Amino acid sequence: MPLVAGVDSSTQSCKIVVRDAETGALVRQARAPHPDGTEVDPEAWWQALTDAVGTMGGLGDMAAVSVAGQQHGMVCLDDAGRVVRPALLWNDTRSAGAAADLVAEAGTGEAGRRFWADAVGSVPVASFTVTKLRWLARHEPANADRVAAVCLPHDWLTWRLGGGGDLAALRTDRSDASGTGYWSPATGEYRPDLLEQALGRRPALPVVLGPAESAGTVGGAYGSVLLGPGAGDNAGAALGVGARPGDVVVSIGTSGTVFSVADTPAADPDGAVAGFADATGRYLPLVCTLNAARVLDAAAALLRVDLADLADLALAAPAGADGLVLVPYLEGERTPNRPDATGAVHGLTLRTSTPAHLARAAVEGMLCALADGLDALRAQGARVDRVILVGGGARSAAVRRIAPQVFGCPVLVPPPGEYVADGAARQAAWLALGGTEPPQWTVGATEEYATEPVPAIRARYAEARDRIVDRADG
Ligand SMILES: Nc1ncnc2c1ncn2[C@@H]1O[C@H](COP(=O)(O)OP(=O)(O)O)[C@@H](O)[C@H]1O
Ligand SMILES: O=C(CO)[C@@H](O)[C@H](O)COP(=O)(O)O
Repeated sequence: MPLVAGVDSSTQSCKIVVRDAETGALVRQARAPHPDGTEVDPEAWWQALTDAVGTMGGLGDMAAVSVAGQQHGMVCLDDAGRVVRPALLWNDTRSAGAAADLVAEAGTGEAGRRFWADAVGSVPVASFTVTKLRWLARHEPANADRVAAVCLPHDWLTWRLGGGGDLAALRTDRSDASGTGYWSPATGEYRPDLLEQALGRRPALPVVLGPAESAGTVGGAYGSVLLGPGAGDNAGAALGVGARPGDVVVSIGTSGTVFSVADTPAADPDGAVAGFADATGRYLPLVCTLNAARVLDAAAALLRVDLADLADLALAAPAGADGLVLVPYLEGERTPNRPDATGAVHGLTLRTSTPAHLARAAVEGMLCALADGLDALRAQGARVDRVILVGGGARSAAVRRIAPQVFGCPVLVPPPGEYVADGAARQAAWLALGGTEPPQWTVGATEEYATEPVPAIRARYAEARDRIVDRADG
């Protein structure tokens, strides 16, 4: 039985799973934490990956390993392959002004947004790599001058696993390339002109691999282990849950994402839907919010309870929390594009001033933002046959039970698991076994949550959503 490993280098931690390539059976797994913050030295990801690999006994018996990771992060390398400055992550909003400038340079209003949606499938906001490069050029010109190559977190980890060194060995895949803002999912080509527009130069970029192409082999002692192309974490999750056209996946991790597998590329000039590629040769239209599981973490901290108690509290309050609404923009927001926004609580009365009401409002507010994403996806023509809920936040009983009330449809919850790492492992198995499709693995017993929809929750949220103030230091 050949074994394969899949890695999820996500915002908060590095997770690794080892599975039987043929059956998908889980053999072992490990994780290691990442540092906090929206600016991180990539060396910390490498340390976490090597710690997790060490915990699970090394890579020596693997046929292949593939790395999925948080999307968009800007990793700049100098001509000796050294990191130029700490990576700016997908949730770092300092490049919001650069994003607005890049869009405006392409045309006024709708014309600028349309240009980008047509060129690269997405209208850039602060999350996209291209905007971070513009920020670098404007704010740290000396660093910008040293940039010989730009890559993404999963590209860099794959390259390091392969031994690093030569910048020409950098590899990425379609799904992660599609989050840069200078690669087009529709044409499958880089847009070096847009890269140059942002940075003022054209540094080297990773070669974009197809779904089951190899990025080489692991360096050093593990020289016979094949390296998979890797993926952006959302494309990894789609592969991990086995999403097919008509499935919408809602992932509640550090980010909240709503995405589906599609046969044609998306190009939404409103900018709500990012027109990404997936990890199988298809497309992955996706809506992303900056505020998801950490809204629950923050509510639990405010109420001085743990996450299980937060869920109990939320389920003890009535649906709609008697009109208490929490607008969850604690980190600013990406969809809608409000990088300087703050969160807000509306509808406080003596009756709603209870821990249970606040807990309920936190869960509902976070889910309402994702429901808006579901609407945006539908507006782009996405088929919604099934909604599949994954990510750390799906471990909350309150999230699972309240989601159908807010989304207006039943929700399927696969067993708790690391679906991004599983997707990467499935990609590694595809590489190791060959074939035109990834191997068929089963996900395990999925639970269906089908509570009656409560439209009043979203109606009340819609009243509150725009009544917020920006950051005092924004
Ligand atoms: N039982 C739970 N209830 C609510 N949130 C949870 C629960 N278990 C984990 N989480 C949250 O999930 C988040 C991590 O999810 P994960 O999908 O691993 O994120 P990421 O991939 O962004 O690192 C954390 O913010 C954590 O608090
Ligand atoms: O920016 C996006 C998607 O466009 C995020 O989904 C990141 O890819 C981070 O993912 P998590 O660490 O929250 O899983």
